[in-house]
Amino acid sequence: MTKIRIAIQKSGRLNEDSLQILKDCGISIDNGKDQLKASSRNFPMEVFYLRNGDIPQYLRDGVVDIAIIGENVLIEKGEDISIAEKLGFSKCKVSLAVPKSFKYNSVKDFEGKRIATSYPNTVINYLKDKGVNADLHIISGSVEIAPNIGLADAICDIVSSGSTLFKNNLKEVEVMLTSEAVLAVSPKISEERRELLKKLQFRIQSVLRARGSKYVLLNAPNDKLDMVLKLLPGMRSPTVLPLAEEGWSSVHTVINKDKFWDVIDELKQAGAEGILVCPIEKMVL
Ligand SMILES: Nc1ncnc2c1ncn2[C@@H]1O[C@H](COP(=O)(O)OP(=O)(O)OP(=O)(O)O)[C@@H](O)[C@H]1O
Ligand SMILES: O=P(O)(O)OC[C@H]1O[C@H](OP(=O)(O)OP(=O)(O)O)[C@H](O)[C@@H]1O
Ligand SMILES: [Mg+2]
Repeated sequence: MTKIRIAIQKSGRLNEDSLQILKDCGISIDNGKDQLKASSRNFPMEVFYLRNGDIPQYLRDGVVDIAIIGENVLIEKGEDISIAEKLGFSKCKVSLAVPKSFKYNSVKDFEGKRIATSYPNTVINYLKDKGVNADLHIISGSVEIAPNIGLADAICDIVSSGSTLFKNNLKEVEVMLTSEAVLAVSPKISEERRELLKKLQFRIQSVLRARGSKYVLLNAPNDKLDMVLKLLPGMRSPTVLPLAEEGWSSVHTVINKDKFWDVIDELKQAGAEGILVCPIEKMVL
């Protein structure tokens, strides 16, 4: 039987969320620690546990068909590799930062400066575009320490909360790109495996849709229903069912999880009671 071969990060920030999204897609993986390869019991899939930074090359060579990887790594090393889905986790930026004491005006200030980074292509392309020449020092980790030990004048690295920059007395001055985990596809994927990819994408899309939504149930007196319904957009339109108690209805709907807190007060004022908000496991349109 043909199986689709997926690469995920062996250990690190993407590992857990990558396994979780496969699990939420109903794909069980025998996940013995320290394994390099594992099979799924209920989906034609083989999982390869690899270093994030090595994955673009494996995709390019067709050793794996698809991968869950940071978009930033594809921009750095895999411009030729396509993205099938954005996955919504591991959101971060790749930014240029300088010591807090540096009086920064514009990107021209990087002219002739020493920049420490693990993302040389990203920096070179960004600066070339702006007509700036800098001197790159390529290091593979702990980049933020470089200015403090005299290795560089500036750095380019991943920024999320900004606390690593803060701890190292640095400030972010240019955001070069924003990134999240993505499902990337090998240019060498076969037609047969592309069919399996379509099945996986269908599942991923219903999982991601569900993650962004909540199922809301509430009770409202019938004379206030119009007001309550106006506040609630549904997938098609809200479901209204009569309660056993006369003059009352139960309203069911799906709502964007971020929008819920915006309308909760208005719902209560409009007469809604007994509001329940429930997670949704899968959402198929
Ligand atoms: N602080 C962060 N917040 C959010 N996402 C991040 C953060 N740091 C890294 N990421 C994302 O997670 C990915 C993996 O980061 P991680 O530090 O685990 O691996 P790595 O050391 O870059 O890679 P490798 O697996 O090759 O050792 C990054 O490429 C980026 O997309
Ligand atoms: O803005 P923040 O929230 O502080 O996150 C940014 C830091 O996170 C990443 O490092 P990580 O913790 O993955 O360590 P690593 O250098 O060992 O990969 C990245 O390389 C930054 O150093
Ligand atoms: Mg890291």
